[in-house]
Amino acid sequence: MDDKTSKDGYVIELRNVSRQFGTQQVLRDVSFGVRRGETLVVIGESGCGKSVTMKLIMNLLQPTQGDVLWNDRSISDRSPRELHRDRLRIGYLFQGAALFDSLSVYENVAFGLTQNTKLKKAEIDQIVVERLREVGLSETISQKKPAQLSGGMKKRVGLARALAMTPEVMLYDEPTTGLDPVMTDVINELILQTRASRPVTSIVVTHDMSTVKKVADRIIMLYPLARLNSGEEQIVFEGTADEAFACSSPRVHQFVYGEAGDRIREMAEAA
Ligand SMILES: Nc1ncnc2c1ncn2[C@@H]1O[C@H](COP(=O)(O)OP(=O)(O)OP(=O)(O)O)[C@@H](O)[C@H]1O
Repeated sequence: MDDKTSKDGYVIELRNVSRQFGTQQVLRDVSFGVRRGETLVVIGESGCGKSVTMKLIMNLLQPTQGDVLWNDRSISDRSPRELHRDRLRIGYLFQGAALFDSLSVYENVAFGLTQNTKLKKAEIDQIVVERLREVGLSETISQKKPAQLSGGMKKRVGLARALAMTPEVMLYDEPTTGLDPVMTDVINELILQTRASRPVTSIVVTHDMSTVKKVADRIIMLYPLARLNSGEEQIVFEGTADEAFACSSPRVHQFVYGEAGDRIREMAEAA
């Protein structure tokens, strides 16, 4: 991304963003910013628009209204060349790790470097080994294919691949889904370690309260539009993890403590 930091210090910002798919509105007038070096965690129940938010930030989707800004400049103001260049500074780790199945671990981690840089093979080799080591993997797995790896290993290879590109921003979309509690904590630790070892700005989408407690500097909670009244803000909470757990709002309390509340009755009425 360009070097300019927003006057607000936001590396990533959504300004009055709405997104609709056909007649279904998923996001309505959502605004938030993430400061340099901060880890923002986005929580909220299934279907509230967390992944759509991540895709908007990555420019995989565009807002129906409003603006997504990288370093204080709207994505929509960038030329295709600038978009490509700046997009490479955003690393991501998505739910299924999204590795290329036909490529080896080495080729997966090296992919961004071989496609987008003029680095020599020896330099790429060194980066791949270092990044694998950073996520606790030995180079002995570098010739394996993703199908030969456990879920936790795949996620770590996905993280090594993102880190190989020296990202300015890291996006994690449900990074611990499907992992056992120990591997969940390994990923949580790696998110912390990634931030501690480089000046990275992070956004983490999760349902996992252990991740929230461990990595969040700040939390926002999105609420499904279908369950909100017309004038209500879609971001129903913003604050720290401690504040989320102490929050008296039933919507926030119910989510962070994993309580069904009236949900079963409501689902029965909707059916
Ligand atoms: N490309 C698309 N086309 C049409 N509808 C979409 C598209 N992407 C997302 N949606 C809809 O937007 C809504 C929000 O989806 P999203 O994946 O952002 O939810 P989420 O909060 O990430 O949920 P989960 O926690 O279950 O992953 C859903 O109703 C989904 O069906």
